[in-house]
Amino acid sequence: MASRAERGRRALDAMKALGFSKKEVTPVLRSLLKLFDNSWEPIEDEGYRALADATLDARDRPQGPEHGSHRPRMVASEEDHYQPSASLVARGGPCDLDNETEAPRVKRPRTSSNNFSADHSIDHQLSPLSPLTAHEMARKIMDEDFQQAVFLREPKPEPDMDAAQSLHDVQVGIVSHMFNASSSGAAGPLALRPPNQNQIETSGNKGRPVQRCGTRRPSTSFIEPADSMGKQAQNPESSSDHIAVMHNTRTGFADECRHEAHCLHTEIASSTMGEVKMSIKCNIDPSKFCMLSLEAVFRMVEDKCFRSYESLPPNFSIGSLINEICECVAQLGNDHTAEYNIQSDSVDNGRNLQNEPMMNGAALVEPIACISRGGRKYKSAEDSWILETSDNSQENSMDAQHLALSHLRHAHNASDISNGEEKVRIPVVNEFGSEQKYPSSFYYIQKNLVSQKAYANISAARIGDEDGCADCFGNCLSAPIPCACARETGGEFAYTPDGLVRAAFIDECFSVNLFPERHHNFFCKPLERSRNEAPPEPCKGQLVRKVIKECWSKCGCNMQCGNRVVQRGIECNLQVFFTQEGKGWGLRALDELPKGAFVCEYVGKLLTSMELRERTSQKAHKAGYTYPVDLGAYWGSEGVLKDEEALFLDATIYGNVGRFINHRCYDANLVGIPVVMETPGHYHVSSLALFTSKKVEAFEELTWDYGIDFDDDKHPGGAFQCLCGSRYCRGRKRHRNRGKAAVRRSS
Ligand SMILES: C[S@@+](CC[C@H](N)C(=O)[O-])C[C@H]1O[C@@H](n2cnc3c(N)ncnc32)[C@H](O)[C@@H]1O
Repeated sequence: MASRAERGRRALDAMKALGFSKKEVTPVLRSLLKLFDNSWEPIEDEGYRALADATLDARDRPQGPEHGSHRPRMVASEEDHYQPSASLVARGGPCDLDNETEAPRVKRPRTSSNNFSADHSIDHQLSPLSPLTAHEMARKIMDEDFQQAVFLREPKPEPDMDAAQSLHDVQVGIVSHMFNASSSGAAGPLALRPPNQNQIETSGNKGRPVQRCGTRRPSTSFIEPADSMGKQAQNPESSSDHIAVMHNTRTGFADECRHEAHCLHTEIASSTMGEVKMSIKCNIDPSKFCMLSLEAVFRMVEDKCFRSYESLPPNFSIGSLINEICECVAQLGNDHTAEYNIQSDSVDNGRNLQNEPMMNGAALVEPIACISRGGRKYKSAEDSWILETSDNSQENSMDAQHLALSHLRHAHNASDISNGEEKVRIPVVNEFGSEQKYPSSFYYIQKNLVSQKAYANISAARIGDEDGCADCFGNCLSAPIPCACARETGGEFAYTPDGLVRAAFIDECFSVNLFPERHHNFFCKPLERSRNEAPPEPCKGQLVRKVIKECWSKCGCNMQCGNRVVQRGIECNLQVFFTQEGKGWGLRALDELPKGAFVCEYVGKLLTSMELRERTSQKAHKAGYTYPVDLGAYWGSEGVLKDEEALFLDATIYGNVGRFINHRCYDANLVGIPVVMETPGHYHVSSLALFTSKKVEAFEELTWDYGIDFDDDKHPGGAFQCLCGSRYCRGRKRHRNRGKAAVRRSS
């Protein structure tokens, strides 16, 4: 075990590599150690992420005179306009810096055909998101062999800049090679000034400041006509670069605000060589600016997003956002779907999307969900009403906004309710031709969304390095001695080599869920009492649940490892169907399933109990359902959660196919088991996975015991009227008991 001094030195070294000085890190490190009870792990986790974040936060805070002078500064000179990021230099990143002191040179885009091999296919370059953290993603972007991908352009004052002349433009660019050279050869060689002149030119702006004054403008989407590109082609300076400016958006403010770092200029350009370049330009005051690594910037933006937005998917990262942008560029560019641009604008302008044609080329059934951005009801072109939202709920209107915006991608598709989100198609059928043709609208998500408050609670619950198996290789299940990932399940993996949960494990989980009183409870730590508070209630105990821990990215094994079942997603053939018994829609498997087979996760939006209460009370007088699942204490941070912080999964608006599983008392054929696994974002949460508790016949309805309290008359939807049909139905028993009591009273 390294000494405290040694760990401190390592932390300072790591921060130094990110451009933080010892002076600014030391007090932050001390505070963190105090905060974490002198525990180093949370500080060292994820390459000292907490420390870097906290140091950045400390920088952001207003500083007293004694601190102000410590801010890292960069002295601007003619030759040395900014300080290169040490981490980029060290990694030999795409800045391609010759050495640390020399101003970075912009790497020239590859333009000669021998630099551009045919195997730079679109699949290779725009591969679907793999489960990487933002940092890994950033590194991946940098490391891809085909790119001068992320580069920092040396700024130069532009000729007619006046007062703003001393400000620096920092340009962060992304270059993707998107097409084979042959695919776009017709467009002609065009546009930007050769990069070795270290100056950016946008279409029609040669030699002029790229930053325009004026009011903020929403981005517009257009592709410049070929002749405007053609004119640039005649520019002798640009003829060798083969870059054509296609799209130039400005979201800048007036000159007076040029010193605001958020003055933006974004542009997109493509070359005949199949390279698309997007760049963001912001103006900064060089006297206060110190260049950080792009990774640090990504991290900060992600943290800001998590703090600012009401909810974000757990796998949200700037890296994945950039990848999404690349995918959209490729898709739009290849499909020539100009009408999409019109549609995008219609979203921007707040117009109702209902009459717009659908875009993605999939076989779509009529849209049944169209909601205005304000969350009000609209009728679709097909005259079907949509999802119920609460007008006065900010959260719901945000959900509704998402739903409206997601309409382009997520209109109901009867041949696949997941709209391609899952690996398998999940069709919808109604064999009874009854009132409902399709389930009511919701937003299909494959992984849980996390509300801001819930995020705060789960962010403390991370998988630690010690919970992985870095030395494993291939398939952990075939290792002679089970690795650390089996610790959670008593040293034996929960899964069999056939990918099923062991029968004994299933039986125990089933029993814990149904007969909690027969199983162990753990007791909370005594709560600290603040001066004016009433004494805390003694803990009544939390149920000790069985949990499966799957392997994760820090494990040496591969994705085919037998201890990665849930994270591979749905693999069995499922169907959403309309039930006969009046339960609405249900879920069934089209093939026979053995005991212990993974069916799906129950996916929804992760809320605290307080948030759920608010949501439920707003919905109480409306028809909307809520489908909350109590996740209990095992999901939360390692400490004890207060009641209002307990976590629930709500699949009312966001959900996956799990939201169609109906309840059955006692003899349900599914059991819910918490599975701890990594999510590609910054934190790790459990998921609630549903496995078969017995053999299930093809076309048999899949059911799950919700553990409903049938006597809860206070539930906003009223007491649950169970139609499960089980001979052990708790609802029927309750009716019988009530009936007997009534007879006794009357006699
Ligand atoms: C998770 S959803 C299941 C899907 C739902 N049937 C649908 O059409 O969307 C839960 C809701 O389904 C209905 N439901 C589920 N199981 C039921 C049962 N055993 N008896 C009656 N209604 C049931 C209730 O309305 C409940 O609020």
